[in-house]
Parts: sequence; structure tokens; C-alpha cells
Amino acid sequence: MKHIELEKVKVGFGRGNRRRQVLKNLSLRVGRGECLAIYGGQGAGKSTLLAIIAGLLELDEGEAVVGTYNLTNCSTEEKALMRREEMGVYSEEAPLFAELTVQENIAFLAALQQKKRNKVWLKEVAGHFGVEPLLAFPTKELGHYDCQAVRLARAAAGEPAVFLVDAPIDLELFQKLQQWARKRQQTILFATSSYEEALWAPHIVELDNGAIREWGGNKC
Ligand SMILES: Nc1ncnc2c1ncn2[C@@H]1O[C@H](COP(=O)(O)OP(=O)(O)OP(=O)(O)O)[C@@H](O)[C@H]1O
Repeated sequence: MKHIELEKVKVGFGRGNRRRQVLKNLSLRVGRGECLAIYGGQGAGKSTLLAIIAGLLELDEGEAVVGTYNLTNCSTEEKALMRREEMGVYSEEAPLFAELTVQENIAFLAALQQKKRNKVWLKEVAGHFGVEPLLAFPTKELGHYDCQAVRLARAAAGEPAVFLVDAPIDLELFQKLQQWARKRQQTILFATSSYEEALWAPHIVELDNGAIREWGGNKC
């Protein structure tokens, strides 16, 4: 059993005859600890695919399994629990709390979880992503790169089994994430519309018009 398995997934938006299929019979298997780029043009369905794996969208057909969660049968509460305990989400659209310090931002999601954490752990995460010297600063004072680093550190602090990463992200930070995740057998799914960025990951799948068009082995 792979860590993430999607089988003949169909997902659409809209009602009645205005409904449009966005994912069309999509099957995907990702092993635990793998780092996979999901590459495709604008509107190919990358964010929709990440939203399925995060349990944020219902399937029209097919099956989606993430670890021990069969999302096809999970309740809304179980999906919320999975997101909180198992997912580390990175996106530039994910807001930071501007008035809170870097430390408070990083600790925020981790504090909601049932896992116990301490300041040493937060310093380790912040140190890895290069923001330890900024822990006492409010995030509103940070530049773009440091904000990306704080978002990643926040995702990592929750010790997720899966990182869902929606580009853009700085290459250096992505490499730090890969190092971090490799040590901990954490899976990374990286959605990008840039082929150059997709090559940052050791494995690539191409999403075209809602279906997997091509598999890359090691750097296709
Ligand atoms: N909530 C929604 N309601 C209606 N249509 C949607 C919704 N979300 C996405 N879509 C449509 O589904 C298609 C796939 O969108 P999606 O955001 O998954 O693509 P993407 O590959 O992530 O694109 P981008 O790189 O531009 O973010 C697009 O045509 C988009 O307009």
C-alpha cells in the first residue's frame, strides 16, 4: 500500500449541464517519503488535486486514500483531523498573522494538535528554515523570502506526514524542505506550472486537462 493512492478520481465544478469535469479518471500513487512534482499549465487541475488530497473536496467518482484515511468514506470531522495531524500546507496565499511574532506564527498550528511540543523543537524547526534569529519579530516586519520560510517552518512544526506545496517557492527553501522531509520520511507533493521548477523534485507527473499525461521517473 502506497502512502497516497488515488484511483480513477473524477471531480467537477458547477451544477447540471454547467458542470465541468476538472479531474478526469485520475490515478496516482505516491510512496511514503517520496517528493513528487505535479506539473501542469494554468487550470490543469493541480490545486484541485491538492485539495482532494487535503480532504477539502468531495469526489464525484473514484477513491482517494491518504495513509490510514480512506477519504471516500471519511466524515468531515475525520478529514479535518487528518488535515490538522497529517498535513503541512505551504502556499503564498496561506496567511501569516501579521501582528504575531515569528515564534507565535510557527507554533500556532502545532499548538492545535494533540502532539506535545516545546521551545527546543520550535527553535530546531526555525533554525532549519533560517528564521531562528527572527523569532521575536512580528511577521509584518519580514521580507518576502522570510515570510516563505516562516510558512514552511509553520507547516513543518506540526510534523506532518505529507507536505502539500503550491508554488511559488524559493529554490533554496524548497531544498531545505526536501532535506527536512527526507530525514523524517515525510512525503512532498509540489504543484507547479513551471517545468524548470518541477525538475527540482526527483519525480514528476504531468497533469494535462485533468488527467495524468506522462510519468517522469528520475528526472524525466
Ligand atoms: N471552486 C471552483 N469552482 C469552479 N471552477 C473551479 C473551482 N476551482 C477550480 N475551478 C476550475 O477548475 C480548473 C482547474 O483549476 P485548478 O485551480 O485546480 O488548476 P491549477 O492547475 O491549479 O491552475 P493554476 O496553476 O492556475 O493555479 C480551472 O479551469 C478552474 O477554473
